[in-house]
Formats: sequence, structure tokens, C-alpha cells
Amino acid sequence: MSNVYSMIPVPQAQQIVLDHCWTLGSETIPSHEAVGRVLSVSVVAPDSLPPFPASIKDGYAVISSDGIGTYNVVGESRAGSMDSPNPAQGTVVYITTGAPVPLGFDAVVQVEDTEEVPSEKVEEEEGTMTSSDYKQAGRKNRRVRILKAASPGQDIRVVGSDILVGETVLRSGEVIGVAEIGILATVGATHVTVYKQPHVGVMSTGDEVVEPSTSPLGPGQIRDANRSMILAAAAKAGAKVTDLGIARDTEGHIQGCFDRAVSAGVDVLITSGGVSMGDRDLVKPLLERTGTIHFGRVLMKPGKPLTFATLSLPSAAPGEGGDPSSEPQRSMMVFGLPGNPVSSFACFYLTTLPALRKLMGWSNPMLRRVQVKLAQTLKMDPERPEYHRVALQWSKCPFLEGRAEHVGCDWWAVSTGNQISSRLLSARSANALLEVPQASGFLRQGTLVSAILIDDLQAMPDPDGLSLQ
Ligand SMILES: Nc1nc2c(c(=O)[nH]1)N[C@H]1C(S)=C(S)[C@@H](COP(=O)(O)OP(=O)(O)OC[C@H]3O[C@@H](n4cnc5c(N)ncnc54)[C@H](O)[C@@H]3O)O[C@H]1N2
Ligand code: MOO
Repeated sequence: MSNVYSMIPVPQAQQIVLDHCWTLGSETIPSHEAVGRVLSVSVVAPDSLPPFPASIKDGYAVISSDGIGTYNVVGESRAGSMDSPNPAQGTVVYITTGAPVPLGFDAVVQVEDTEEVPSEKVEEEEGTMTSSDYKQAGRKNRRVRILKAASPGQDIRVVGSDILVGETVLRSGEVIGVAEIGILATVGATHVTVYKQPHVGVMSTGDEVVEPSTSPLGPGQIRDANRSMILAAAAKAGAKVTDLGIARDTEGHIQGCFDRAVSAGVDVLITSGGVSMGDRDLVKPLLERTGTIHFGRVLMKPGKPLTFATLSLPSAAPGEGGDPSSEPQRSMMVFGLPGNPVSSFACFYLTTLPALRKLMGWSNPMLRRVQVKLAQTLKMDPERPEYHRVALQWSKCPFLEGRAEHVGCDWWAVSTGNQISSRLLSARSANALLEVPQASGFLRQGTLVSAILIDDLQAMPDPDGLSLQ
């Protein structure tokens, strides 16, 4: 059975996966724990910001029609406390940034556009006082010269100019990042309602695969790279993760891991290894018997034997008095990633990550594509499109160095070197998968190619290992 799967293109595989995703329910959690989660209920501001007309500057609140002149300082308004002086023509109020502008005053003149006029008492002591003494000397008895006329509203944030009461500050479907946490705090939303996190179980398969702590390695053994890597990738994507260990190459062992995934309540099971054509490749046969395989081969390099299946599970036991028919049928998605570490890596980003994002409520779960220029000529593969690991670098054209055309910058895709699917170092520092078309011949240096972003562009590649030169 396992060799009968027709090879489908990557976009089709991605669509099949997304078509089998559901959106998990919602839960309400403390806002400070919500980074990376997706809102399922919009957040509305219960009050305006600023809640009062607030000064943008340290200076004096004035009546703008008074204009330039010397005025009595009749009070002060500081952030957090304020006098309530009677507004009167010819008076000003000392004010600090963020403080409420007292009623009747309609502009603020920054302190740089004013001049202290020493009071008589202060003048008597002149010569013995420092400028900070002046500040301490009781602002209410002071006079100040306004040097620049103010226009009405100058340097005042009006009520609601940052956030208006009733405004939707965050929409359902938005991913919560750092700024969003600040916005939630601003509007007093200490809790938010977000989509639940998918629960991901990760297991490796293979008689040769041993724990990373194994040393020295026994004959034929290799350390398990995939499990740690995929657990980290799923956790980084925002999933809850469960380590299901390593299954030996027997149906019993693999089934045992599947059973543990089911009892742990896993939504997405990710296996690696055992999906190709060998007589010990037992993952596909097991999935064929226990669930539905939606595809078992994909036209991609690396990752050809990538397998995707769903398993229908018995519904969760209904609570006392519960109606069993109202319990939704549970199902578990299974990604059978190929054993070669780079194949696992690429398949996770191209198919599993969009699925996890969809489960978490992302409205556009696909990874972003950008157009980049190729830093070195690459040989294409006539049999499969290749997802070539590259580090994107913002730089000038690397091969016009010193020439007149060597101007301006572009995003350049620098290959991570030998792309064999066993060499995990080809994924090191990679922030994109370059989409190298299936074709004969070469893709020339400087060609525009699309690249799928798998990491942010902040982490710059190691300059020794990956250089444009
Ligand atoms: N006759 C054919 N043979 C193979 C085909 C094919 O089409 N016909 N496809 C090849 C491709 S492409 C790939 S990719 C591999 C995938 O094979 P499996 O998914 O069955 O993986 P294994 O055979 O179990 O392992 C492959 C390779 O990866 C190493 N490995 C496995 N698990 C781990 C792990 N957790 N950490 C690190 N390394 C791991 C394993 O030792 C093998 O070297 O099949 C080709 N064969
Ligand atoms: O497709 Mo395999 O993943 O080439 O090595």
C-alpha cells in the first residue's frame, strides 16, 4: 500500500492540511500571559485616553487670547495632582507633561518659550539663590513672561485623542505581540479571551535513533535530532508540547506512542522517520490501518515522503448527566515527517506550522513570501522543486563590488551550502526557504526568486559561515 501514493505538489498538500484544521475553542487568560496568542473576542476601550485634556509639554497653561506678556502664576498642575485655579485673563498655571490642563485654559506654552520674572521677595535674595532655589520658591507667587503667543489647543492632547471610549483597540483574530500587551494594560483589560493552544505531541521512530545524551554512540546509532528540534519549533509557534519519546521500529512500539498521544489529549501528532519505502518504514502502514492518509508523497526536495493523516478518536467521556451526542467527535492530525533532519525541518515549516497557526486562530496562517535576489548561481533539480535553505541579507550587490552599478541595497539570498537532507547545518542560520523551481539547468546569480520566511530577519547569520563574498 505505502508506495501507491501519488506525488502531489506542495500547494495542494498545504491546502489539504488547512482543510482538515478546525479552530480550537476559546479561553480567558491573564493578559500578561497572552503574547503570541490570537484574540477570539475584540477588545473595546472602556474609557478615553487621555481621560482629560493633557499637556504635551512642561510649561504654562495659558489663555491663548492673552498673547505675549507677563502673567501671574496662579497655580500648578502636575501629572497626578492639580490645583483648580479660577481661570482669569492675565493668569497662567505652571504645568508638567501629562498633567491635566485646568478648565478655562486653552493652550500650553513650553517652558523654553517663557522667562522667569523674579518676584520682589526673590529679587531681594538674588545673588544667593540658585535656579533650583527659584523653582522651590513657591510657584504661586511667581510671575512669568510668555515670549511666544500660543494658538488655541497648542500642546494639548484632547480627551480621547489617543484612544476614544468605545473604540475597538484590538480585533478578534489579531495576534498579541508586545505592543498589544501594552494596549491591553492601557485599557485596563487584565484578562483576554483567546483561542486555545493546540496540544502537539512529538515522537521519533527508528531502531538506530537514541537519546541525545547517549555517549559514546553504539554501532549504527545516531542521536535523535528531530524530536528536540520539532518540540522547540512547535513550542515557539505557541503550541503546548508533549514529548512522546522514541519508538523502536515495531508496530507495537509506534502504536504505543500513538496511544500515549491520544491519552494525553494531543491535537497534532508529529512523527519523524519510517515513512519511506523500507520494510521497517512502519508509520504509513499503521496510519493506513488506524486512520485516513490524505497524502503520502509530496513533490518537494527535501521531504518527498511527507505523510499527512487524520485519526478519528473516541469522544471525550461526557460529564455526569451529559448528552453523549452533543460531544464533538475528536480527531487528531498526524504529520509523518521524513527522518532526514532537514526534511523534517522543511516539512514542519511548509505544512505543520500553517496548521498550528490555523488551529490557534490565525486568519492567514501561511508563511510570508518575499522576493529576493540570488547571491550565487544554483543548479536546479529537474525532478523536484527545491526548498533551498538560505540566509537573507540586506546588502549591496555582492558581485558588482567596486563597479559603478554597485549602488543601493537589496535582499540577497545566500545559500547555507551543501543541501543534502541529512545535513542539519544547512538549516543553521537559515531564515528562509528559497523556492527553486523544478527544472533543468541553472538559476543564475542575481535572479529574482521567491523565498518563504521561516524566521524573523533580526537574527543575522554568522558572518564567518555565510558571507556574500
Ligand atoms: N527506495 C526509496 N528510498 C528512499 C526514498 C524513496 O523514495 N525510495 N526516499 C528517500 C527520502 S527522499 C527520504 S527523506 C528518506 C526518508 O525516510 P524515512 O522517513 O523513512 O526515514 P528513515 O529511513 O527512518 O530515516 C532517514 C534518515 O534519517 C535519519 N533519522 C531518522 N530519524 C532521525 C532523528 N530523529 N534524528 C536524526 N536523524 C534521524 C536516519 O538515521 C536516516 O539516516 O527516505 C529516502 N529513501
Ligand atoms: O526528500 Mo528526502 O527529504 O530528499 O531527503
